[in-house]
Amino acid sequence: MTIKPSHLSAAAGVFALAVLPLLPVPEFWITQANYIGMFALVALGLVLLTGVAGLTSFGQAAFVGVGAYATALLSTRYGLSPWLGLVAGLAITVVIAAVLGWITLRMSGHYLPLATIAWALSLNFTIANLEFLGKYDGLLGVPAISLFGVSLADGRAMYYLIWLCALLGALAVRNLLDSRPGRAIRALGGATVMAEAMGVSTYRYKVVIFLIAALLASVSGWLFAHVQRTVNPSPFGLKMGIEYLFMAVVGGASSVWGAFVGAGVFKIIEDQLKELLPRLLGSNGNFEIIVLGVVLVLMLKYAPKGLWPALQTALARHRPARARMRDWAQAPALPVRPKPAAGTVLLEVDGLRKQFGGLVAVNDVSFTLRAGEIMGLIGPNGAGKSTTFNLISGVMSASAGTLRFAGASISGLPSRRIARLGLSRTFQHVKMIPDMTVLENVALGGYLRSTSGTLRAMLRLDREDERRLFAEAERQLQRIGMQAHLHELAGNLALGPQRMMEIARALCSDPSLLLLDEPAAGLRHKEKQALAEVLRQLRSEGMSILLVEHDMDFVMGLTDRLVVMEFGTKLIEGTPAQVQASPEVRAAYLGTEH
Ligand SMILES: Nc1ncnc2c1ncn2[C@@H]1O[C@H](COP(=O)(O)OP(=O)(O)OP(=O)(O)O)[C@@H](O)[C@H]1O
Repeated sequence: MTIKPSHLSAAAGVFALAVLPLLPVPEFWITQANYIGMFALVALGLVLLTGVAGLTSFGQAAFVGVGAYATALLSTRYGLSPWLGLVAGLAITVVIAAVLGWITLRMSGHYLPLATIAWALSLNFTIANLEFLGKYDGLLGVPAISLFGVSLADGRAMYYLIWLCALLGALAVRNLLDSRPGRAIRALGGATVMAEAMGVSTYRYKVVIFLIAALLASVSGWLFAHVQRTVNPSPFGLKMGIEYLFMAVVGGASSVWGAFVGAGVFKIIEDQLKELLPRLLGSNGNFEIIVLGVVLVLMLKYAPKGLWPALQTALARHRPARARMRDWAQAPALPVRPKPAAGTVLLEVDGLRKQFGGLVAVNDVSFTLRAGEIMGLIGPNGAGKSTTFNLISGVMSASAGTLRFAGASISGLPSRRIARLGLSRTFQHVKMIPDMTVLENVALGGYLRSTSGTLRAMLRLDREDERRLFAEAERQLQRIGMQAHLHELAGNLALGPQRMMEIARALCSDPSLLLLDEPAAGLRHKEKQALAEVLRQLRSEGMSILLVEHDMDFVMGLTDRLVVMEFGTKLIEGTPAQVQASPEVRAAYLGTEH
């Protein structure tokens, strides 16, 4: 194994953390470090939920409370080991989070944050009113954790346990984000339609990360109960829920280490302000909240991605960007799907209709596509081409009509189910994850060809599967002449290469039918020629292609057959020569009577 600079800096960081309590550091700072570790665990969950997936939760403190109360109750009332308290807390958290997630995660926009506020308040209120949980007084006399007979009553001893949990949590989240499920999770932030079209159940991943975030918070609560040695409802209320979110946002909600920076900055600033402000202002009150609010607003204005990414950008000026280590050269190829024999019917569109209120965007359209052909769908702007694509790929559901693909009915199926059958697509407006590399974006296309799940990814047991996926992604990028861009961030590419990347991503799913929505738009002349060559090559290998395109030279020189649409209806179907000779088509394009 080669030792990378990142390994060295990680080892130095762990060493510094390990020796800190051995130095004559005042107890106060050890306590601070303990709180920072516990807060960071909760903020880590918010990195996944809010930073990466865009799901804002104000309710994480409630899960901290569940973990804390579970262990406090079992250890004080029933004299059980705190370790059993941990297991019980995690189990209860899973149940509560699964129910809450099931109810709230289908909500979108501002409804989700509002729902998290609602359940944060009600969980806290419930805890504060249950007799057996000590109501507002809580539970006193929580014992210390002991490990192999050694009591962790001392703050310095707890320090090690807290930071072990925090670092393991960070490692697991970091591993997860760099994996097959991680790429699906990273799509939740704004590319769900694309991810679903690649076979991902986005709802499932929302539930998964909601559970992970709740479990991290629950572990933090377990530690908290045994550090404080008492629990009461106030540290698990909405105010704390907002503060956890503050930490994640200030630190950098989309980066794992941002959770630590945010927790550290928050704890230190809050403590200093609590002491300083009453002295300056000459009266008591929670003035620090006002300052923290102002800091948050300034951060959102001047460093919206948080402190950690800003720090990284500053550091990046002094060291070259790191590319992923190319360790997949020897990886065995992924299995390929058997392709239908040339000439067999692959796609049957029959009486397809889509109505948006009073507008009929697609009106009784029927056509058949055979394996091994390139078919073009053309027509003036607004003719209904993209809508037809969305209906075929399951991104929208049809108002009427039937769709059959590879011998099976796909009418009414969601796009991820249709993807499973071997249909893959690109989008008129490129859909990608801009802060992932080109290679990673393309690897998302191979989602259905690999099986590594969340747990395997967190434990880093998925490397062989990942190597196979990356080898395939690289092969597809080479196929379309993009090997020079493997490690570039997708968001930094020009429009033309972004479109090519989408094609490579679609190819990475090993489809039998490729749906390309305006693949040549934004490409330069040479790029268009190269694309046409790639598509011809694909056809010669047995691929079937349906494409929407406005560039008539491109379409006429490439396709075997064309369907022309106008005002939602099919005007004519035929070979490029037949279509070019049609007076109706000329009229449709030139806007004259026919
Ligand atoms: N989600 C929607 N809600 C309402 N109307 C829509 C929706 N999507 C498309 N339309 C309308 O349906 C009609 C067909 O649109 P569509 O995008 O399918 O056409 P197109 O042939 O792909 O056009 P272009 O070549 O400009 O992309 C248009 O009038 C459009 O405004």
